[in-house]
Amino acid sequence: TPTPSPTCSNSGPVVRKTPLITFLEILQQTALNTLGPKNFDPKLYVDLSLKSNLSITQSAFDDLPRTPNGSVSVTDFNGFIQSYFNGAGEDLVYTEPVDFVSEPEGFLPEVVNREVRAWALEVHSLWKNLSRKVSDRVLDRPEFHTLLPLAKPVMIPGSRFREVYYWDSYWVIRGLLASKMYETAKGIVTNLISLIDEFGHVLNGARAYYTNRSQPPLLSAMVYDIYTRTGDIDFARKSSPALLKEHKFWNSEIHSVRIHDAEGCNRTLSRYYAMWNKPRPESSTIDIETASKLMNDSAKQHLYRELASTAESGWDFSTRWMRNGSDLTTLATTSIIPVDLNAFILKMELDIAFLANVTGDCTISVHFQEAAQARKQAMNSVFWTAEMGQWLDYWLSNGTTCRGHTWEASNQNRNIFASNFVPLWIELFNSDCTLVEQVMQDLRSSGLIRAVGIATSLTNSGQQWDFPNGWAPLQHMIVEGLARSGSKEARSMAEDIAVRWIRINYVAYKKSGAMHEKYDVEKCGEFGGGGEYIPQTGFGWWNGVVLAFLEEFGWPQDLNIDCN
Ligand SMILES: OC[C@H]1O[C@H](O[C@H]2O[C@H](CO)[C@@H](O)[C@H](O)[C@H]2O)[C@H](O)[C@@H](O)[C@@H]1O
Repeated sequence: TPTPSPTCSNSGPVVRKTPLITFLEILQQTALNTLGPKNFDPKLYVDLSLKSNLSITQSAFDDLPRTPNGSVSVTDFNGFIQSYFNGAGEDLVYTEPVDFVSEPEGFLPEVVNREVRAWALEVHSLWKNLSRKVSDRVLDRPEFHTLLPLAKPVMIPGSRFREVYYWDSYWVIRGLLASKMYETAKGIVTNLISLIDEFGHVLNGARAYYTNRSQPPLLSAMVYDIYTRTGDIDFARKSSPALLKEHKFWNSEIHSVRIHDAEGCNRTLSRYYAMWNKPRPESSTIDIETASKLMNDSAKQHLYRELASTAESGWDFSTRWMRNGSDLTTLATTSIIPVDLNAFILKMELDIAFLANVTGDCTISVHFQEAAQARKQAMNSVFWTAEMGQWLDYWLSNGTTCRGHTWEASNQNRNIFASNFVPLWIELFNSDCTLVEQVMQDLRSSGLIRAVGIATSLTNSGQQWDFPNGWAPLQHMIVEGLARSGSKEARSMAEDIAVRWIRINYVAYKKSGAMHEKYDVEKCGEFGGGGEYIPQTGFGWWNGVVLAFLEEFGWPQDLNIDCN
């Protein structure tokens, strides 16, 4: 792995932290000291909402009896939580989606096997479990909550993820479209647009502690897919200003990086960069512990920005972002130009051009077609390596600023990650038969295709975005890219991966009664592990990807759904 310069991330914007978050982080630390690390989830404490004013709550907290070393008894602590807080998740209430019917007309017509069809209907019915609306209590007293008010119902991922998440929503929407729940899908987009209106970008998730960063930008893909399914031109027109604003955010000073390439041309690409240099509030105790190995405040601030920027990537955490794969303090995300982020922004540019065309705005359409061409060329010249048949992340290692790097082949990260194949998802790439042929061969020999799905990487680091975990979004983008390429061989490879993936989900569901957040791609029916929280169930994007795969490939009567 090349060594990046740590220089471009110490300075940079930091958003304001609310007094409620500051207090809840103190509560989180006290909870850890009082209750101990077993089964401790720091996020629980920043998701609590107040029963009365912060000042009253704070003074009751200050009045709790303390031992000489400052700790509070378990009984006093639990009593305080009960008296002064509503439970985490209580500020979102169950709501039946308006467009849910138990068997929608035209639902997965190609799924003919009775067992698989019955299960697909069960997965479809899980939308009812994950559907929530923000309680009126949040609208009345927003300052009592870290949950942000949203006008329309949301689909949550599930378990500890009690709020809506940005990139998860894309695959949730793909599932909702298969479930014919168009109103719910549009409502999710309306909510995300309201976040752009208020904060200038879609937040990582709809919580006050997520305002410092975004997540992989897929809003345009949501609008595009809903529009192509429904033909709702009014929806496309209303969404357009927000997409333009989001495009600016991802090309702003903090996110954009200029590279002088091998042909002597200047290329502009984007990176992840959180507006934060403190512990992530939802994982504050963990980040403080991680940073305790560092000696000075400046090094700690640098690490905190890297931790938050990695959360912005959606891949939190992975050796992909680390100089030393066994040491999280070596995270260097802001010094990396990621392949998948630029594929998403390229898609954003193509989607904006398409939508502007259908709504009759030719100037915008032409402008974004040109922007897409420029980004495609930049991706070819900075990321692509013909020798490996992959796009490789680029590490910024020269110079002391974030502007004006000169490209060097040795700065491409030659380690294998599923993200190296994400550009296949974009039509500008998957419509090129020769390219698809080459990438497909390399994917086959990459080591990523395992018994039951595509591994995230080849390194078993204990981080959740590494081997042997497989994640729904990565399976979906690669499979869909292959399937839509027009090559028969690529489609058959895509179908093979999708079938194995559906099986892993089915078998795990039958065994445990739940859909899981991540799976072990080595063992059919086993969920994944690693990372900073225990495995979660629910799970929004898994349900979405299963339904999207069944919609794309169907399931014939005589195809076995079990592992063997
Ligand atoms: O609390 C730790 C981190 O949790 C989230 O990340 C993980 O779950 C998300 C929801 O399913 C998913 O979008 C993300 O890719 C996962 O890594 C959260 O997004 C992080 O910001 C947070 O620090």
